[in-house]
Amino acid sequence: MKIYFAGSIRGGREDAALYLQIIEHLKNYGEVLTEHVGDPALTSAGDDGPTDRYIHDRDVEWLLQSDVLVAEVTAVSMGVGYEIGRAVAVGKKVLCLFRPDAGKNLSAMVAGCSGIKLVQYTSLSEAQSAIDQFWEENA
Ligand SMILES: O=c1[nH]c(=O)n([C@H]2C[C@H](O)[C@@H](COP(=O)(O)O)O2)cc1CO
Repeated sequence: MKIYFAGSIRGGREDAALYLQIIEHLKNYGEVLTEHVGDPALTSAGDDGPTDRYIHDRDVEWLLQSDVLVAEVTAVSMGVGYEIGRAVAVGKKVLCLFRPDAGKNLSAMVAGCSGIKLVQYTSLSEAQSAIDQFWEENA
């Protein structure tokens, strides 16, 4: 099982520690191709590759290889939205996790998409349970 985890980089790294914890949980289910998204050393300068073209092409290749995309969508990120759209377009299973108490508005383009399983949560344990349930439903 290959998993693509999407989380904000240039959109802001305020949730980076949470991404790392979600990635650790996802590893119970398979190989997370995008572990770097949880790297605390990765800043919003987004220096995760020599060029933007390299980052884009590498990530799209990983996305197309993956069986499922899990995105933490609380921090607003253009890249995460783009990845979700590409995953939905090719029929991947998509789980989006959103914290309504963080004071952010979730786009209707994610909240209103029938191809996305959206779960609102408030704690890490709730996010972990949502992941467990998603895998149970999609096993
Ligand atoms: O350096 C990077 N490395 C990388 O893998 N990405 C991908 C993975 C993330 O899920 C997503 C983050 O997009 P953004 O940087 O627009 O917040 O894009 C994005 C960047 C920088 O845009």
